[in-house]
Amino acid sequence: MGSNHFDGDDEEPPALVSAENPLNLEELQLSKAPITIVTGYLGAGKTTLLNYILTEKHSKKIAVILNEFGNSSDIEKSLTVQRDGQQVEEWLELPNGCICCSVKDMGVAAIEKLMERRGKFDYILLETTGLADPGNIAPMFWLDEGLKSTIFLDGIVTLVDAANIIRTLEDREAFSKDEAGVGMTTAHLQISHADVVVINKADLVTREEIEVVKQRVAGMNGLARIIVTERGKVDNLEEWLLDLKAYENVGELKTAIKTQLDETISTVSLDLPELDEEMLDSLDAWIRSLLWEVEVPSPSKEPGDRVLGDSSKQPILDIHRLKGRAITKTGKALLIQGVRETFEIFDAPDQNSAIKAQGKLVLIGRGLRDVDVKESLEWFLSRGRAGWTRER
Ligand SMILES: Nc1nc2c(ncn2[C@@H]2O[C@H](COP(=O)(O)OP(=O)(O)OP(=O)(O)O)[C@@H](O)[C@H]2O)c(=O)[nH]1
Ligand SMILES: [Zn+2]
Repeated sequence: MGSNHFDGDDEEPPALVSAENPLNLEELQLSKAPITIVTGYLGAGKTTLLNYILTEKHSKKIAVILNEFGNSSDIEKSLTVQRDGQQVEEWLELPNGCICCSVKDMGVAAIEKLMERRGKFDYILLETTGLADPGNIAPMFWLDEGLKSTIFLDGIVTLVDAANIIRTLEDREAFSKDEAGVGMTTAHLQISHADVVVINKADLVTREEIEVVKQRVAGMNGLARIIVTERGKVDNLEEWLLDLKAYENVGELKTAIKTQLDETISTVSLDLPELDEEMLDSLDAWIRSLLWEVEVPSPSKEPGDRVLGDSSKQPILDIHRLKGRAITKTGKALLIQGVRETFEIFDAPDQNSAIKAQGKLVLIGRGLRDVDVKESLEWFLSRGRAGWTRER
């Protein structure tokens, strides 16, 4: 196969929306291309999966961005810093209309540049390096959602190597330690942020072993949907890899937790009562307390006290992912989305179906098993606005 080379310079002017002829918001949203971030530990099968997609027959025009030439672990940096047009891009056009690209130091700007050739692409898949922490990458796309951006984050897919993942999760040597000495592996981070987990290399293990891996993954991330593959062969691409809308909707919020097998990462699902204005403010304040101040408010630990300050014994709470749905007493449905410290509460796009569902808040992260978030939230909501009087 031959490859076409383009230099990084503009060959066509960017398709900007002129001020005289603005698109309306809806049109603009429709014209944005969804980007799926594909993560997974070293050698899990990311490239294999993407190659499979590129060569399969399907009617989608997909742009695949591989990192094969990238230095491991520098994608986080390159996504923000390399905006100087210095990137060397390599392209490969495939017979099925897909395009494959491997770029050293690929940045958001470079991906948007790629989208200047849009019309060609229905979807973009981005392979991160095996050591990348998706928690750093996701918010860049998510927050870059402004009018100018031509791409939006559709979801995070994490591949795990069925034969090696348990060992990887238990390799204490590989745990990176924070100040409090609490650690975890990159694999933990990749699983906790996933919207879909692909358990790959099924051919290398027994059915029983796959079950063990499934349980382990579900115990950590109760929201992620799980699929088992060989050589990344995912039959229904749209269901599993494209059109995930993971940051737009919150799904059914059904958590598939049976037992918590992993000590590090776990999922907690909380029911929310119907909320009035005050309670909604309280919910917002409660989430801020957890995400920004790493505090779990309780009657004995007023907001503002360092609840988890005694780091000798206390676990370090670290919420990686948060999803929820809140129903107001006035009959409105709101959705809650969070990645690390970033979160938003917004009107559910589909009010009719959202309004029928139970209000819920699902938290995925570290240290959750050691604190009673349920009690804390119930108490905090019951206090009303008066419960949050301290200066923030
Ligand atoms: N037996 C088996 N081997 C697989 C499967 N999927 C991928 N492999 C092999 O595993 C190795 C690593 O696959 P890659 O697709 O390069 O993995 P990757 O996640 O892109 O690796 P990095 O980019 O280095 O992190 C290759 O030799 C693949 O051929 C599978 O389902 N079964
Ligand atoms: Zn790869």
